[in-house]
This record gives sequence, C-alpha cells and structure tokens, in this order.
Amino acid sequence: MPQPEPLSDQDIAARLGELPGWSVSEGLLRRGYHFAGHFPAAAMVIHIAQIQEELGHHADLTLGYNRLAIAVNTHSAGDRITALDFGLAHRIEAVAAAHGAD
Ligand SMILES: C[C@H](O)[C@H](O)[C@H]1CNC2=NC(N)=NC(=O)C2=N1
Repeated sequence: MPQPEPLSDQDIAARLGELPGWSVSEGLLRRGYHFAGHFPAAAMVIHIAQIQEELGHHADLTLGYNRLAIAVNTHSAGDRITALDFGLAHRIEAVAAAHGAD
C-alpha cells in the first residue's frame, strides 16, 4: 500500500467543494449529522464502521442523543489530510440520506 501524501490547502479546498456539509478545522476533515432519534444515529455508526473496515481507514465518531460527529485525518501521513480521508467522506455521504441524516 503506497503511503498517502498529505494534500495541499488548495487541493483540500477543491475537494471540499464536492462535499457540501464537510469542513476542515484543527487538521481534521469534519461533518456533523442530525437524526430523528438516537437509534437511527447509532445505526449509522454501525454502517460507517462497516465501511471503515472495508477501506481500512477510520474516523473518530462521536455519538450524541440524535447527532453524530465525524472527524478524520490520516495517521500514517503524520495526522495530515489525504485522499484516503476524502474517500471515506464520500462513502459516508453516499449512505447518509438513506439513514435519514441531515
Ligand atoms: C493496519 C491499518 O489498516 C492501518 O493502521 C490503518 C487503520 N486505520 C487508519 N485510519 C486513519 N484515519 N489513518 C490511518 O493511518 C489508518 N491506518
């Protein structure tokens, strides 16, 4: 597996344009989702865990009552943001609506 390269600020900005709702702060690619209740939020955590195991790439997931916060960067790239982080973000975004997340 080739080492992922940290992305430039310009590349990050361009990639964020393809991911409405996602942002970068404190060196992490972030997204917050709101759900109708606790169980739908918890169910999405399980689905994201499945995706992350498939990709071999894992975000920090913070589950609240009806909210889920996602924060990710690439540890093997010195905790910098890489294409692997955006790849995970796109996979998560692709299933969010089906989970009733907004
Ligand atoms: C062996 C395993 O695939 C690696 O340690 C993976 C696990 N998940 C990971 N997740 C993140 N965010 N960054 C990594 O560098 C990383 N490395």
